[in-house]
Formats: sequence, structure tokens, C-alpha cells
Amino acid sequence: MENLERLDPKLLGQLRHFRQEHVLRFYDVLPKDSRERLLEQLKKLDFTAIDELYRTARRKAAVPRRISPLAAIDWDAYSKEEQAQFAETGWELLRQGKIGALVVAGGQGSRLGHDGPKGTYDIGLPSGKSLFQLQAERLLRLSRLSGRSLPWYIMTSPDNHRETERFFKNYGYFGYPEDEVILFQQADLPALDMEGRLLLAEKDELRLAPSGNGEVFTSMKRTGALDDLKRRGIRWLFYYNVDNALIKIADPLFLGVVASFGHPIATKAVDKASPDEKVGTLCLQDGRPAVVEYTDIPEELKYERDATGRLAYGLGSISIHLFRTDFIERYADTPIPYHAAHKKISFFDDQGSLHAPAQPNAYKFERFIFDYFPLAEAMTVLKMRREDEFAPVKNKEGEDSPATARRLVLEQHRRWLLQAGVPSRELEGREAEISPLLSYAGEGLTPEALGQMGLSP
Ligand SMILES: CC(=O)N[C@H]1[C@@H](OP(=O)(O)OP(=O)(O)OC[C@H]2O[C@@H](n3ccc(=O)[nH]c3=O)[C@H](O)[C@@H]2O)O[C@H](CO)[C@@H](O)[C@@H]1O
Repeated sequence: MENLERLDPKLLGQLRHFRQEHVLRFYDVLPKDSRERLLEQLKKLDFTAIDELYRTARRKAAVPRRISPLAAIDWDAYSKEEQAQFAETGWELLRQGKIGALVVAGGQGSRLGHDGPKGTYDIGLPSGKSLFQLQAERLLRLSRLSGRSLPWYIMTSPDNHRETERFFKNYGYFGYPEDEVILFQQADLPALDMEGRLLLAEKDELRLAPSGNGEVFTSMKRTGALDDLKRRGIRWLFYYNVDNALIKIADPLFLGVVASFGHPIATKAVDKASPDEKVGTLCLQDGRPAVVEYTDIPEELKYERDATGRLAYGLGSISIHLFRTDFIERYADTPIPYHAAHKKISFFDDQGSLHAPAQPNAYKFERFIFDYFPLAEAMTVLKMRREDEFAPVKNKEGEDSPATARRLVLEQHRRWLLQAGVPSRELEGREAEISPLLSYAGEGLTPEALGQMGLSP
């Protein structure tokens, strides 16, 4: 007991008050550095806030908002001239240095079962490029076309920051200018069991988890990334998930449309592949554009059809958003809600053995980026063709897996080659991958470039 007795009385008082003393179960027998490690973690906790999180999780669902369908603008409904004009506006914004890119890469990727940051994953393309490399090279190509590079903000979490940083350093940032790559860390939160008790991951370590991509603006502010954005005069920040193998970072077409409306937020959407697809649903909530996450959408809405027979809630969110910098600045400190997820989370029990539960046993808390949407008075929602926008890598196998993403990327490249005049017989039985350094969206496939790939127009 002697170590326990020397503990900060305030901390001990708090642990007792909030019924969290069990985290000190092994404290007395721990070596000094382990004791310090645990104390460091405990000192950072806001016990009142944690208690409130638990209460939120236990409370019955919040008052349901009035949900109604949302109509998007369809990119394909614009004429060729209009499309060209939007593209030109987008390129101009890039040339003026008004655009930044932001990838949220702090998630744990537990569904994929990859032991490392998700961006380091190689989806099995012939080139063996990782998701981060594909992204860096698309940014390089975009910069080459516009004549100007753009800052690339990368949000990591305490879980994967060091490894992500090491990866980029090892690969020389894939040739992207190092001073344009800004890594910053989000925060994490403790997981709680069904009684609201903290869990131990080790005898000297709390079980923590990254607190969701909706932490991004707060984290940018806390780490100075937001100041950096302002210093560079960035007007729009292009937000995307790390796990979309087809991501067209800072797509000029999208930028052009969004700039023409000028709303503080914009998002790209696609038709859902099926009513059950695990994507957020774009809709109106109490009259404002919003996303209802796939975990929260009421069953009856999922399958509802409109008068024309189409899914009434068939507009899927693919996590490609654009935020105006002044909106980010204004709302960075606004507390958007936490969502509690009931999960299987392993923990050290009071007897000192590690449990890997077969059933959900604990809550994890996350903020979702799209909970900022209803704060904007208006928003641009642009529907795009799915096959050129979305190849998610979520699961180890089956749907939304590395195999499906790989296929979608190679199919896109095949379409580009056919458009460039390569006869289909030349592509038979062949997997032709096009480097993003050569083409961002199908351009640049000159006879010389094709020749180098062993193809002829
Ligand atoms: C909450 C959210 O955004 N949900 C969207 C997410 O689902 P999905 O289920 O993929 O959401 P996740 O929260 O797992 O991950 C989304 C992205 O956020 C990042 N991340 C996640 C947690 C965290 O603490 N920090 C962090 O940076 C992940 O690394 C990933 O890049 O993408 C789908 C498209 O693919 C959308 O249809 C979903 O509406």
C-alpha cells in the first residue's frame, strides 16, 4: 500500500468519487516507470466529462430529428461547356494556392486487420504502391498540372503517429515537398465497460481509442495546423478518408462547382450500391443537410422508394468534403456530439488476465465529421459517378476489401486506356496500371506514354 498512499490525494479522491479506483488494482506491485506511465494517463483524464459520456451512451436515443430526402446536384446534368468552366475555376483556385488537402488517417482500421496505419496498406496493385503513395503521387501530378503544390495535412492518432511519420520519412515523402506535408495528432478517449468503468489494456495502461474524425478541427487548432492553414492563405480544405483507393484529391471539377455556390461546406455523393451499403446517408435533418451514419439509419428509411421507384435515401456519403477555412475557424471549438459504439474491446481483468470478449462489452466514443454539416446555413451536395470516385478498403475480404478496391482502380485505368484509343484486344488478359504521376484523371496518355507501357493508341 505504500505506493498508493503516496498518490496525489486529489487524483485518488477523484478516482474514488467516480468509482474508478480499480485502475490502481496493480499499482502497488508495479515498477516505478510503470506507475508513472499509468499516472500520466490518469492525470490527463477529465473524469466529469467521461462520466457524462457514459451517461449519454446509456440514455435512450436522442429525440429523433425529422428526416427527409435531399436532392443533390448531378455533375452529369451539366453541359460539356459548363463542366469545362467549372474545371477552369477549380484549376485557377489551385494555381492561386487557395486549396489545402486533409486526410483523416487516425482510425484503427480494425475491420481490415492490418497491423499498421491504414495508409501504409498495399492493396495489391501490380506496382505494390501503398494508399499513401497513391495519394502522394496524385498530389504530385496535380501540382505539376497546376504549377503549384498544395499543403497536405495528415491527421494521425496517438496510436499510429510515430509509425506514420516513420513511413513517410523512409520513403522520402514519395517525392512530395516535405514542407508541404503537415502531420498532426488527434486525441483519444478511454473505452468504458457497461458500468462506465475504465478498462485496462495493460496493468499500467488504460484502454484508449482515437475519438473519431470529427475531432479534426479541434485537433488542427490545438496543434497549430489551423494557424498554418491561415498563414498559407488557404480558402478551402479538401477532406477525405485515408482508405479510398480512387480518391481524386482536390478534384478541380468539385472545387469549381463548390466555389460557384460559395457555401461554407460541400460534399461529393454517389448512388448507394445497395440499400444496405455501409455508407452514411445524405439527407435533410430538420430541413438542414446532414448525414445519418449507416449504424444509425432507421430500417424503414433504408428501403423507402420515391414515386419513381428510386431509393428515397439512396444518396451515399463517400467522405469527400470541402470546408471553407473561415467555417473551420468559427466552429473549431464547437462541441459536436460524441457517438457511443458498443464494441468488443479486450481488457485486463482484476485477476490480471487479458480477456478478448466474444460479445460487445464496452463503449468507444467518437465524434463524426459530418455533425458539423447542420451548422452551415447551406451546403453544396454534388453527385458524381461512383466508378471514378469510390473504392473503399474496409474489410479484409469480400465487399469493400483490398481485392475490390484493386479491381476498381484497374477498371478505371482500363477505361482511360480505351478512351485514349488503345484497342481493347491489346488489353485482353493484361492488367495495365497507370501511374498517378502520369495521369490524374485520364489525361496525359499520349502515344509516347502509351508506348512506354508497351501499348499503342
Ligand atoms: C464517421 C464517418 O466518417 N463515417 C464515414 C466513413 O465510415 P467508416 O466506417 O469508414 O468510418 P471510420 O470512422 O472508421 O473511418 C473514416 C475515416 O476517418 C478516420 N478516422 C477515424 C476515427 C478516428 O478517430 N480518427 C480518424 O482519423 C479513418 O482513418 C478513416 O480515414 O466513411 C464512409 C465512406 O467510406 C462514409 O460513408 C461514412 O459515413
